[in-house]
Amino acid sequence: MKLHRNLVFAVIDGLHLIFNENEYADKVVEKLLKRDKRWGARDRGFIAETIYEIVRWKRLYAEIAEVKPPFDRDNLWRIFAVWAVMRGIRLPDWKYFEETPVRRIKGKFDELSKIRKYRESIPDWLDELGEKELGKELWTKEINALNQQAEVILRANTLKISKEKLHDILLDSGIKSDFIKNHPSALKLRERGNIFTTEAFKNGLFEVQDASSQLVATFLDVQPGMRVADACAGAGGKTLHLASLMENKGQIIAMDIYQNKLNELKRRAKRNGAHNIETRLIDSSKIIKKLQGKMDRVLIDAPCTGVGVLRRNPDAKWKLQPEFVEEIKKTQSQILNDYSKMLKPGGKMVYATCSILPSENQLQVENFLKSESGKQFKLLKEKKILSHKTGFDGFYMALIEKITEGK
Ligand SMILES: C[S@@+](CC[C@H](N)C(=O)[O-])C[C@H]1O[C@@H](n2cnc3c(N)ncnc32)[C@H](O)[C@@H]1O
Repeated sequence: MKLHRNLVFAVIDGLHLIFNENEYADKVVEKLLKRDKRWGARDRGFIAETIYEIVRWKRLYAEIAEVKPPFDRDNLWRIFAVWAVMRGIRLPDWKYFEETPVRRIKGKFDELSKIRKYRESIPDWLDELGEKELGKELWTKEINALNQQAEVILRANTLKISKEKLHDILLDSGIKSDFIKNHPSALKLRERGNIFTTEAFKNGLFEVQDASSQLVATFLDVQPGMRVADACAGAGGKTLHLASLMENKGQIIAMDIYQNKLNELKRRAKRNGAHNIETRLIDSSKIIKKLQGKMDRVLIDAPCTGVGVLRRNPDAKWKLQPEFVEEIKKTQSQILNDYSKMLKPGGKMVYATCSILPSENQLQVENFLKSESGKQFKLLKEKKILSHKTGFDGFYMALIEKITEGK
């Protein structure tokens, strides 16, 4: 691979914004890709993938490069040089790469690879937390899997098309994909690419959604005609899936505490041809109270640490803080307590997270069931998805039923 100066400059600028200015990697990449209209798909791919890779391996590379944050531009170039050497790329004779100690870099990599927190490039506290919660063996395997680049998975929007037909339409545009066993609407792309510019996407024939995430709406066991609350709907990844499973019949109330996310949800619903969704901003406890005892199904796709989705969101390793973990657990427990009240007797809810930490998952459900409000509920089944076992995102989901009085 030959390095192009203007692309590498874009990468260095991006790393500065992410590492030193605390900006989000996805937003930075989105902005950078608009910098030069002449860049083609390969150039854009280089910028995006190199930035994500260096973000993922920040701790390991910084340690090898012997630099500490905040990283000045010389330090960022040294980190970049480590990335290039580890990828076997020949360094051009630019001034930034003068005196790059190629052999020392390789030697340090071998030495640091013996220690998990360096090898897997994670902060001490997160490494300790992962081991405490999952045990040494599972955590070692799981964090390794969470450091792999995620594949691109689509969910065929069955309101408009079958996955078989979508597969053929994509193939006509040169995009090859495969079905995934036990994931009825999923297609896995054989190669990464910008699928958002395809006509198929613009016409709402699919959404990008990881295979594990696609199991959540199915787990809720919805039927056409039901009244369903999606209580933490965000921009609606799972709301749209619910609408497909309900064949556009019945009612979905999609809620969140952020209006901008619900606005995005409305745009996506329009593109998807999903007509049974209404949005409600949770700006006071009254919004939930009004729906008390009224819903057949409730989805709680709870806010969480996102430790299960580090593959697609590697900068969360650096942005997450121990205090946030404690805060979010309190929010999860409050949400379970309050939002479960929307269910009718006999109704069912799913509590789900994209975390693999038991304290956000099964322990939250156990505590809820033991609480005063939880007494009216019983756990029907749960699924714990670890990335190293499935090759998809780490997820948790529990199906809980509100007991009918007298039973
Ligand atoms: C895991 S994300 C949801 C993802 C979304 N369901 C999807 O499939 O695309 C969790 C969502 O919960 C929202 N949230 C945070 N605190 C909340 C609260 N107290 N009540 C309702 N939603 C909340 C966040 O804004 C975020 O959109």
